[in-house]
Amino acid sequence: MFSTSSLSYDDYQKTASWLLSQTQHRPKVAIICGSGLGMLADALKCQDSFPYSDIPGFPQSTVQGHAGRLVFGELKGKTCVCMQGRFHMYEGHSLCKTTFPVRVFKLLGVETLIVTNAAGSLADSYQVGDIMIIKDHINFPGLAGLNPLNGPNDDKFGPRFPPMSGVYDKDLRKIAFDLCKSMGVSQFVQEGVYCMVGGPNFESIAEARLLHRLGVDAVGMSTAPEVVVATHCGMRVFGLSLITNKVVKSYNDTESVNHEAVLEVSKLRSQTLQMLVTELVSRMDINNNTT
Ligand SMILES: O=P(O)(O)O[C@@H]1C[C@H](O)[C@@H](CO)O1
Ligand code: HPA
Repeated sequence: MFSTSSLSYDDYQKTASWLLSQTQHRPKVAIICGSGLGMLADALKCQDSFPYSDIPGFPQSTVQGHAGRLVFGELKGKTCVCMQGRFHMYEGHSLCKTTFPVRVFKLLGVETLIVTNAAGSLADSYQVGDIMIIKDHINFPGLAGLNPLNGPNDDKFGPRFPPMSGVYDKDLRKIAFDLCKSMGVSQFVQEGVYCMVGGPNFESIAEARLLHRLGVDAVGMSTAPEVVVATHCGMRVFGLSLITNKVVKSYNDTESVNHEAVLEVSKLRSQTLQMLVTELVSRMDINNNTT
């Protein structure tokens, strides 16, 4: 079944206008927190926060480890908005609902999107707890026709046929690498290709082997639709995957992954991720207009 957009410009505009009427913050950066990574929002100063259930038109989070709050505030003087909890296709949301916040952010004035996620590694050299700076993605549902941009194109957001080459901003990736060096954590920082699968089940061994052969470094169940929509509407994108498990690729391996283990590993690296995102935002060249 193909996903087509059933939302109009007005739907996004209504939510954006409501948010602008509730907070003085005017963010230029939006951060989407992956599973167990909601603590990134804790670093925001002068917070205004809104449960998703209070925001007109917003979908609801249903996944453990996704609090379901939108938090506005400042990171080292730069105004940001942070999603503590994202929406996944496997929760039953249409892709346009999954990516609804991204277009709302665009209407709030956001120029840069930072996406984070929990992911399993396929690259043999990766270890649990590694942080992967996303260099590119494979959008498996998108390749199969499940794309948030399906349906009539709204030119107010972007073009009918947006390119997807080079969407993970090279300059921000370089800054992040340099920061990791200066923070003394570069030994567990990687750069690689993230692949989105539909979930909610984790991969079979044959699927894991297929992804490995395709050159996938890390696999997860989110991120690509948000990045597609952000790129379509002209945002700059930066992404991080936290490697929470190694994907089982051998029939001799008796280990298996579960969501609780994913959340547990997220806690291990929470401080490093928080510091990295904070420093990255502080070094971003953005015009911070708080009025
Ligand atoms: O929101 P993200 O992509 O971080 O969540 C990952 C993928 C699944 O939703 C879940 C599996 O544990 O974590
Ligand atoms: O191994 C995984 N596969 C898919 N999604 C995931 N999210 C965390 N770990 C994984």
